Amino acid sequence: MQKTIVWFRKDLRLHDHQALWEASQNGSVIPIFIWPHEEHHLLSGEASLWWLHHSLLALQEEFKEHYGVDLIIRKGNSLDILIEVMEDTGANALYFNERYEPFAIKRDHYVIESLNKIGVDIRTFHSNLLYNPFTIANLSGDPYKVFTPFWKRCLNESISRPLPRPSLLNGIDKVVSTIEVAELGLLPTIRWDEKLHCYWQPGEKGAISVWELFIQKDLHSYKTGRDYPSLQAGSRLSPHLAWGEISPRAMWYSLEMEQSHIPMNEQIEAYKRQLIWREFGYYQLVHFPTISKAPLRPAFEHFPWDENQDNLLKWQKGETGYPLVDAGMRELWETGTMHNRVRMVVASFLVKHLLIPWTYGAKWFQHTLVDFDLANNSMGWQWVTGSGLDSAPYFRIFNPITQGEKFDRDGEYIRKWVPELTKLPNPYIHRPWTAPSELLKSVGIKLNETYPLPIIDHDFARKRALAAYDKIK
Ligand SMILES: Cc1cc2nc3c(=O)[nH]c(=O)nc-3n(C[C@H](O)[C@H](O)[C@H](O)COP(=O)(O)OP(=O)(O)OC[C@H]3O[C@@H](n4cnc5c(N)ncnc54)[C@H](O)[C@@H]3O)c2cc1C
Repeated sequence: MQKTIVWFRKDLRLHDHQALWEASQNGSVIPIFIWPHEEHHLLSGEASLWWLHHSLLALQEEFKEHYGVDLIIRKGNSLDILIEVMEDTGANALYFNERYEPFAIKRDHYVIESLNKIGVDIRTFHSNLLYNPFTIANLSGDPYKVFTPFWKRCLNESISRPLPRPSLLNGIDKVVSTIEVAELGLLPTIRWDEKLHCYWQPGEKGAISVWELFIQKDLHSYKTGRDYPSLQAGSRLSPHLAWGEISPRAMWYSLEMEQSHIPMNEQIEAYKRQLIWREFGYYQLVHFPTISKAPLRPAFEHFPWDENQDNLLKWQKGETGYPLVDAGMRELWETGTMHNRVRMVVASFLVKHLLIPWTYGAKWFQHTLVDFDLANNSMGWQWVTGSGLDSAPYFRIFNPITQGEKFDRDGEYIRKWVPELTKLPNPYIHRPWTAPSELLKSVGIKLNETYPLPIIDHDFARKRALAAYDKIK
């Protein structure tokens, strides 16, 4: 009988897990998660590792509850550990779902090559994406560089039905050496993370309940509401997707079910489009693997950046004097996430108002986001900067004041995250420095004491950014 090691990585779920499903049909299964020495400094920041810790505990529990099988946890070099577990258990097969980060692809090739040499049966699957990014190309056989044709092409590809959670899983009789999740050392040493429990429930159960609630409650107003940060109209599934606690194929399938009642529903179409943006992020990471490190438009290599550390710190702490930017940065620090529109505004502010390199912003997001994802984060930052393939033109500079006036008209989001401005009436909530001094006094605000003055003037910053761009055009 075949004994298969199923290697869990960024696919911490039991439903629609193709590697697990196939292994379960072929004999007994040895599920393992390895915290890999060769990559962990590259993988995630503290918030995302907090997520991983709890997600692993949840997956262990799921294995116990449904199958009475242990999820083996180990840390070290992936290949060495896989070989060790094979020797210990007599396993003769290895199944896993593909990852797409350049370092993971390289490592996986090495693992496959090495294990093939000793006769291990290896099978890999594309279970974390809707489409296999290696097989999608334009008519000339080249990778797509623009989103809309990519999206149209994707819609012509079929997506197979998601697989159920295996009803039965045969473990093995032998006890395999494992460690506690806590021994992986994923939690921060200074325990700032306790507050994250108020906002999130990592694990597959949490993912499924967020998804089901979203479909019942918010999907049908998604397009209308998604740009307004105080409405919380997004699904908030991104950290669950980042760790693979829910499969995009299962999500797509339930969207299709919803659409079978209401065809061409534009709210559902809008949500599908965002899932395809996620695919496009991975697609770019596969075909343009330098996206996480260097501008995809080479002209940006000569951009006159200003690496002002004081301004970087003020941006990180949410002390720029622009309420919408500060609200976003403080939401991020408190909750590990930030609304998508506000991500665009704060990123644009860093890169275009302050001229600080986008890689610094991407690094801060990597450190603080629970949904950090190398593909989406790199694409998001290059999009805002204008240095990506299909990105916002550089001359489109988000105005943090009018963005606030348009998308947080009543200042509800700002008041939630910048409490020192709570009593400031509209429209001054978006530009406190223009409020009459009597008014400021009456609501207890002393500019530059209780709330900062803008660290840079918007009109000046806009002109300076355009002049900098002119130099590389
Ligand atoms: C500068 C910048 C950095 C970003 N960094 C990340 C990141 O590290 N990880 C991450 O998952 N997303 C990132 N995004 C994309 C987006 O902001 C988040 O996916 C979204 O805010 C998550 O909220 P949600 O789950 O409620 O999304 P929904 O609106 O409910 O969308 C559903 C899903 O679609 C995907 N999605 C939505 N918008 C985008 C997008 N613009 N690009 C790619 N995929 C998208 C996500 O997986 C999301 O969970 C970034 C965007 C910007 C502008």
